[in-house]
Amino acid sequence: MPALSLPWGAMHYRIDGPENGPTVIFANSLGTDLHLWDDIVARLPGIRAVRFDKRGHGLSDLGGAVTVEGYAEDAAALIGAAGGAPVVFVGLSIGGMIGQALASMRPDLLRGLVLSNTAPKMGTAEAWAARIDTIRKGGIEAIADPVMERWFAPAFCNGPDLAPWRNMLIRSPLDGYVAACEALAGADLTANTATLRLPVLVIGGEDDGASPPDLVKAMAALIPGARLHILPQTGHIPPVEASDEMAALLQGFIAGL
Ligand SMILES: O=C(O)CCC(=O)CC(=O)O
Repeated sequence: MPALSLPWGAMHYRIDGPENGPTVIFANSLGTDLHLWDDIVARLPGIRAVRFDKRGHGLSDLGGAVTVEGYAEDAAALIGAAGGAPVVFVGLSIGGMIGQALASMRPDLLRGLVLSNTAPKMGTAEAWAARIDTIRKGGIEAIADPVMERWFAPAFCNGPDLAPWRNMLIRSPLDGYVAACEALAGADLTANTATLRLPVLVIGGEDDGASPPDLVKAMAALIPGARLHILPQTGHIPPVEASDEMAALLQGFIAGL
């Protein structure tokens, strides 16, 4: 369990796959840790997969307040430490916002970008403040059921495989979750994302209640040449719910770079 020592504390990461494979960095969504990508990494044995727990999530320290750009600086430091630049960056939701910020701040580090179930701006400051208020009073459990309905299409949400992911959410460190909500409330990457000029694959989910298809399509339209794929009967978290389909999309994108 390696950790990168950064000014705010320790950032947990792991590397899987062959040393000579293409380096692919994976960035998680809100309230998840690097196990989000287990089924994807298992399906792509040829890549060198670098995963990390962003500040305040999983086994990483929090440190204090953070912005999406701050998370992106952490990802840049990890790319420096892990080597392999320029890398392919795959980010889901807030992880995709980290990817958008990183691609505009440090285009030299990336050769391809996958933006999954994300947008340049997600939610409103008022909605994030209300969510923070709810969980400060009742814990993350208080929001878990509606979050699951945004994360997963009905068949998965009502099935036997939901429990581990619900547990991952409700066991997230509360202060880390709140810090990420505050980062989301303050982030609008629209102008930066419109300047991106690299190969981009955009993935959405037909049943995504957190970043609905129209939001994802609008982001794709900002980026010249971006490829767009909306997965049917899939919610906000395709690496869990549609891992075969998402792995195939990633495989094709990486092979074409
Ligand atoms: O998943 C994210 O990173 C942020 C978007 C969101 O609000 C997801 C959720 O429904 O909790």
